[in-house]
Amino acid sequence: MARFKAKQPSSGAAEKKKPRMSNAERSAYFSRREAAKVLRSVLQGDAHRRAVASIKSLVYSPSIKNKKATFALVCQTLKHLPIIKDVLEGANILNSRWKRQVELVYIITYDILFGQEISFVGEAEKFLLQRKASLQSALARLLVRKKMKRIEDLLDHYQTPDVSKPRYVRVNTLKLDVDSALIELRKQYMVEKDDLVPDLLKLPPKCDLHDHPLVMNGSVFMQGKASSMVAAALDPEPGWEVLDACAAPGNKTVHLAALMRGKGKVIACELNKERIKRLADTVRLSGACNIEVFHSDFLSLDPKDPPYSKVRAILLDPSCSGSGTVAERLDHLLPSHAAGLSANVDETERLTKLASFQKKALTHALCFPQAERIVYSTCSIHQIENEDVVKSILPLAASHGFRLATPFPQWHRRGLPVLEGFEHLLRTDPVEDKEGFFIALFIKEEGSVIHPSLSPDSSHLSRVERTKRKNLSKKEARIIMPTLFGGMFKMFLYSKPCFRVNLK
Ligand SMILES: C[S@@+](CC[C@H](N)C(=O)[O-])C[C@H]1O[C@@H](n2cnc3c(N)ncnc32)[C@H](O)[C@@H]1O
Repeated sequence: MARFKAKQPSSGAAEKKKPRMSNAERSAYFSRREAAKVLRSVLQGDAHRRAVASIKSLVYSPSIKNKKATFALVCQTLKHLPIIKDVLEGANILNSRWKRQVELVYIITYDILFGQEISFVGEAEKFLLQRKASLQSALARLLVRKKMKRIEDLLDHYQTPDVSKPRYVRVNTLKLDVDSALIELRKQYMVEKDDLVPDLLKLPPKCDLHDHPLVMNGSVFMQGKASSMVAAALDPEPGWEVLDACAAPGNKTVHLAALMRGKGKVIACELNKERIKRLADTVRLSGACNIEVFHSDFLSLDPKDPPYSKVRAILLDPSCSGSGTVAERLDHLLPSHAAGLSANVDETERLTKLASFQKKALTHALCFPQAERIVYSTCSIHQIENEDVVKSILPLAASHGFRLATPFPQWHRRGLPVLEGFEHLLRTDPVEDKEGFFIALFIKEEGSVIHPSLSPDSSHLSRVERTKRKNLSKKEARIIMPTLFGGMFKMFLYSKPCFRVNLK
């Protein structure tokens, strides 16, 4: 990492003054480092086949200042990564020091070979710029070896799918009505109302709205169509108590609050303490006053506890493989995708683990005594996470008085025909609809009787597991206050009683 010393007082005419960084230099310097940080995260996650946040959500997290430049750099570097790796290997210029910062080296090499060659301030930049000739001749040798004339031909070699899809924004009706949003957005874009989901607006692909004032002030949320169908499928009534079981980053939580017109209560439960902050930010941005953020393991919530015994609707959108949103997540740019590793043995194991958690979570959701509507959703295309999960809990659901209902009956794409009632299930297709989601809606018939042997409890969990979860949740609750909610945020929580963070 380059260091920039504070300006020293001049000690003589002979001393050369260190040039100050211009704004462009400063911006390029920091964008490259921010991009390297994001790149490290996605590449490490990809290498270990671990689910990490998508490139977009990493770039658009509050810690990244120069979002547009960082995003472009990460995407372009990933797109050129196979070439960059070959070039660096061919040039053989990296010592152990630079190998430890290899993501920064990738970014700078991209800029030197393919990007706009501007402002190479910084030690890593200087190191690579001095070896520009070696990099260029390694690239020339690579072209010869691959029998190609142009870089574009090399890039075609590593083809990327078409990811152009309309941009959707959901109007946050707690802050703005749909017609006003339409008028405002039409000043800049072609906008139309979505024909299926109320409050959803459709814009042309690639509209960059991240800096739009309506997005910045929480009047509209950038949310895909399928994702916006989930809370709408649950359709909670104003005044109900609703549980969002796996809530962060909170897009569906705040959608629920808007559908309930801010009346009643949404309990937003989230296990991951890093993601709690993101959830709380989303809630604050939405202006919703009826959301309680709760840091806990959903599986450890006791449905008989008074805070949950009145819950009428549950939205269960658990961790999943995300396989339906790989294009949106830009996962096609990752090395494992290019190498066709998505269906390897590790992946099968991962899907089995995810499905096991999903079944437990759905089983648990069925135990809430007053729940009459439950939505189970994923952004996965895999049967094992979707129809198989639903099929496995159907008998238990029936014993609790639940049956499958049909969300958005006018939607043509339904579940895979592998269980009775598949036509009630809803799927969106990653190619046709540009994202692959799955939604199942359970509703409890009026007057249905709960079998006494299946009274609401956590009996599907072993005792050890229940105790472990309870202890974990208590421990984490102790951590969250000092670490996450300092300063301004704490003041906000205490000064505005409209949404609370609850610690079990
Ligand atoms: C697919 S994301 C939810 C996305 C969210 N519904 C939205 O639309 O913004 C799943 C979330 O569930 C959380 N999670 C996983 N296991 C959990 C558990 N046992 N209890 C509560 N939250 C959990 C994950 O940390 C993750 O934030």
